[in-house]
Amino acid sequence: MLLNDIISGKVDDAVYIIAEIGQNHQGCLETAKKMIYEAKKSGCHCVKFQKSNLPAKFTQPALDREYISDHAWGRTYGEHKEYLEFSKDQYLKLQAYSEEINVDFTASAMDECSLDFLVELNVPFIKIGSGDANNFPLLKKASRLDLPLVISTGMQTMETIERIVQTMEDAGKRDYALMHCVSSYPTAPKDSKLQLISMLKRRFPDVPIGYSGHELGVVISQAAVLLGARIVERHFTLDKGQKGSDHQCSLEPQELGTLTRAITNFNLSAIPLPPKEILQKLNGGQELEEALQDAQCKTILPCELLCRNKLGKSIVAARTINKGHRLQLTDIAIKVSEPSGLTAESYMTIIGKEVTDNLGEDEPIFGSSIIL
Ligand SMILES: CC(=O)N[C@H](C=O)[C@@H](O)[C@H](O)[C@H](O)COP(=O)(O)O
Ligand SMILES: C=C(OP(=O)(O)O)C(=O)O
Repeated sequence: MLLNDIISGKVDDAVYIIAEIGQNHQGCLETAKKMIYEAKKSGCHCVKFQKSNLPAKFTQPALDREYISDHAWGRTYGEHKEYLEFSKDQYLKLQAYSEEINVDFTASAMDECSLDFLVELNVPFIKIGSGDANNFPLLKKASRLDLPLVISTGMQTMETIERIVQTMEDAGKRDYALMHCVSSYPTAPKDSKLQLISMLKRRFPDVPIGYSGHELGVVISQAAVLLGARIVERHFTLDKGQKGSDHQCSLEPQELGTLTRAITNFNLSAIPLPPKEILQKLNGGQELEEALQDAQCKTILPCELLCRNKLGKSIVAARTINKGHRLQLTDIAIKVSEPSGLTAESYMTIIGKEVTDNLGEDEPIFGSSIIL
């Protein structure tokens, strides 16, 4: 698989291109198959889905909340997500079809149950999406697998990225890549912060850096490759006008084809190029200039707060916990919670702390729930 060769350093003049089908299949197997076919025809190497085990990813109140949106497929967020989730049997069918037409098939593991599911499915690599980049129990579990990992970094700080790398190093994990990502749909050019690709390459010279983009069009993703991104992931759709949160920032088959051809035609042995040369090569323009503005500091951007508030993970009680109990690892879970609790990355700092009140299963843990 090309991804293995890129991650191991065997190949340094190719880019691995992932079509993120995600939930743009509208919950329909036949549409998903058609998308796999079109993605392959457009020249990408991999089709990717999103796998969630709903009670493992979300607390019950988060599943029960009303989802009022033009993009909702159900009355509650849980019903909406259920509608978009494929069964094991459907996954097996999509995997078999991908194999038949010779395109890699995988999904992001959005909780630990889904990680087990994908391992059992024998996917060639696991994607950890931005929503789980601070979910260290999941990352630790994934780091022990004999499978490459592709880890996105949207909605995260540099400190969290340092900890991801440390977690991989602690496990002796070498076959993984980090993706620069901004979790806003669509991402404005000025928020794309493409130069963070160069910063990540300098900071982690042994880790392949990729780009998972949510901007409109293809030119910013081309620039990401010219800065040295070795994996590119873009959402894919058959029609951007459809109902669903991700269609607008997705590429239709023709655009994905344009992107894959442009990447294939780059002289990849001559990259990275400096921003000035990239501007020249891609015929400049305000969007590209904004995307290539100097950026050194990886922070959570204001444009990412909407997504972080909706899909960021919190620390919650994994079971009923009595007041006065000192928290153990098995007492807590990392889930999307309604309301949000302490953010997932702080989970190690609360182990051993005393709980100030009784907590029910799935209740978020706040700063005020523990004696610090
Ligand atoms: C952070 C993250 O997981 N982002 C994913 C990948 O980019 C998205 O595809 C979300 O699943 C999608 O935007 C959610 O939309 P809704 O809330 O309408 O199901
Ligand atoms: C959320 C995901 O990806 P990203 O953070 O790269 O957009 C995903 O792959 O499910």
